Amino acid sequence: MSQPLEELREQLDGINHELLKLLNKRAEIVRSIGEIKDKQGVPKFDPVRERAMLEELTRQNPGPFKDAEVKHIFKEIFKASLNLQEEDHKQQLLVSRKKQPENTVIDVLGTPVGGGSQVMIAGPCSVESYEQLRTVASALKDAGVKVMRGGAFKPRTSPYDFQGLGIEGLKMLKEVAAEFGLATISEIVHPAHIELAEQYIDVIQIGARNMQNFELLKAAGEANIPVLLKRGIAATLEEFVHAAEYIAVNGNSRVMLIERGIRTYEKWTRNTLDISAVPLLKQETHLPVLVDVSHSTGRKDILLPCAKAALAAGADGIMVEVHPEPQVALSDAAQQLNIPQFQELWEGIRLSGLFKEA
Ligand SMILES: C=C(O[C@@H]1C=C(C(=O)O)C=C[C@H]1O)C(=O)O
Repeated sequence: MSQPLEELREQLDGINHELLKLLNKRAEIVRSIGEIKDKQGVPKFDPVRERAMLEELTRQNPGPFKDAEVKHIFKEIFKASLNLQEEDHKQQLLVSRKKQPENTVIDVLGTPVGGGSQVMIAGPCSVESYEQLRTVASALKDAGVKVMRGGAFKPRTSPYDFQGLGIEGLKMLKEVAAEFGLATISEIVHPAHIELAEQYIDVIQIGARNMQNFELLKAAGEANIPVLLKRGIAATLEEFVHAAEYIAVNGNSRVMLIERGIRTYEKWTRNTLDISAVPLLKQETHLPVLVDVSHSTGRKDILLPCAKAALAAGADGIMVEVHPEPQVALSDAAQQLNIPQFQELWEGIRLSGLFKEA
């Protein structure tokens, strides 16, 4: 006579508890293996190992589960194991929100970035002359903007394009910024210039094309000033976060992330502004997250809705390119705003109610 239903279910409950204990015991071993892999710097996923286990399990499978069902069940266990290893890995990242739940707030010459207020960073794509820089700095000062960007070292697609004024450009930034009481951000492209840069600017920018220039990232980690790290033109967010980790793990925790658009098939914009990057980076890291509406769009006519979208998505700041005469700019002429256009954009942003000034 078959056992009563309740008795059979009691047996299942017992087996469920045994399985639960074994699965969690297995999970602890998986975590230990994950730690070993982290130390060895090897990938978590090991398809060879997984395939070998599945072959062994189906060889040993007495049924009644079919081999396909056994494989499906264990593939789910392997997937859960990998997730556990990845979560543990994220927990280890210095930039991870799991490691540090509270926001990192970075002081940029008295302007807090990442602390709940937003920052506007504006300025020319390239520093071209004292006059050009002073004209922009004066307009930014009058507009209440506190942080000015200006490129001195310009990574350009073509070697025949304007490469920037180099150290001279940094000197101009320092002098004009002091004159107008602005903080400055400029891109540094070589590790050897990091220490030098600290004499002239307040924030080192690492450009999109250098997001995985690991020697530059390591050097920026040794800098004593904040770093603004641009997302690579085709970088995944995981790569972006790990690039920031390079800077943090080398000693510099003052890292700001900036979404500047990613390369897609879209032709109506220079890049595609990945708005989803803002909430994801805010969720996964404790770092300030800004959005560069100029480089992401490569246009002038859609900056206000893009800036609003970025702020609504949680961005800690906006970056915009501004030039006295964009039509004769030595770089990025198509996307730079002239001063009246910037003033109009800035007014629109402030009127949106989405921008909380420090
Ligand atoms: C545990 C490991 O890491 C991963 C998880 C596995 C598992 O759950 O058994 C197997 C291989 C890897 O994809 C391992 O490499 O052994």
